[in-house]
Amino acid sequence: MNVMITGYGRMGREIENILIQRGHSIALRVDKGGYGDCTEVTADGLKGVDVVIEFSLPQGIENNIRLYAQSKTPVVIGTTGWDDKKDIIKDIILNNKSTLLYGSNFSVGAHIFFDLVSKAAGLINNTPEYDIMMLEYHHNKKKDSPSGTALTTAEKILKNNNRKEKIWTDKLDRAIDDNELHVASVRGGQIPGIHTVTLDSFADSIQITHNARNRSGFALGAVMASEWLQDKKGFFTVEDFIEELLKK
Ligand SMILES: NC(=O)C1=CN([C@@H]2O[C@H](COP(=O)(O)OP(=O)(O)OC[C@H]3O[C@@H](n4cnc5c(N)ncnc54)[C@H](OP(=O)(O)O)[C@@H]3O)[C@@H](O)[C@H]2O)C=CC1
Ligand SMILES: O=C(O)C1=N[C@H](C(=O)O)C[C@H](O)C1
Repeated sequence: MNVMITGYGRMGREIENILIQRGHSIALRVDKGGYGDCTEVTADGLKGVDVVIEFSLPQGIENNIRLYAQSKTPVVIGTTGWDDKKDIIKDIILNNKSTLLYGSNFSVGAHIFFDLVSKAAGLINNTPEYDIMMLEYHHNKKKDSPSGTALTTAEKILKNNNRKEKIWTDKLDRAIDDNELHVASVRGGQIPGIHTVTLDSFADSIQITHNARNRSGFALGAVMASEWLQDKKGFFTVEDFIEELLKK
């Protein structure tokens, strides 16, 4: 595949390594910060591109996706922090009969973590003595919080647990309500990403953690998802790809 990389930062570079290891070619590196071959996505730059992999920042995402969709170039999006634009972006893709796959976390391990957390959140439905909460740590350059992965995990807890109805992420000046799921974020150092869900009772505590040792798992998952997308049309999430991969 001839691949455009949009966002040539920490993830863009890791993706380039994996693309080369898997025999793909790099069509163009687009980076607003000036680290790539050019600073903007253009219709001209998309000529001859089989797929775009974008790990950028949320501000310019709608404009970029419009250009991919108009040229019917499939795109894999790993950028987080644009949940408020999901409906508009889905419409852009479907109206242009184009292709997009989005995921808040492309590492296979994170999806095993999501499954374990979903199961655990349901197992405590009839045992109210167990409460459930979440904490995530990321490096000091991360611009969004909570992380996209934390929001995906929280959605899965709300779906499977019959007591938690909403997420609480801000500072508290009162006790947490029983129906609120506390999701806390810590930023500092070089941490690629740690997500821990804790189930806690008077008697004991259970912790489920996904600890990314580096960014290679995210990058490999994104490249594999872009290979999977080659013969597809429409709006997909990483779960569609992982379900097939893990034969769920
Ligand atoms: N889904 C997943 O598995 C993962 C997702 N992520 C997400 O990926 C994103 C990028 O992370 P990371 O690589 O660490 O961030 P970096 O800041 O290292 O890299 C992002 C790069 O994209 C550039 N950029 C911003 N907007 C645009 C644009 N519109 N067009 C082209 N380039 C642009 C930035 O330039 P400038 O600095 O000038 O804005 C920057 O150089 C984040 O949203 C992060 O949360 C990260 C890891 C895994
Ligand atoms: O910004 C990061 O670094 C990461 N972002 C993603 C997220 O917001 O969940 C995935 C991973 O945790 C690393």
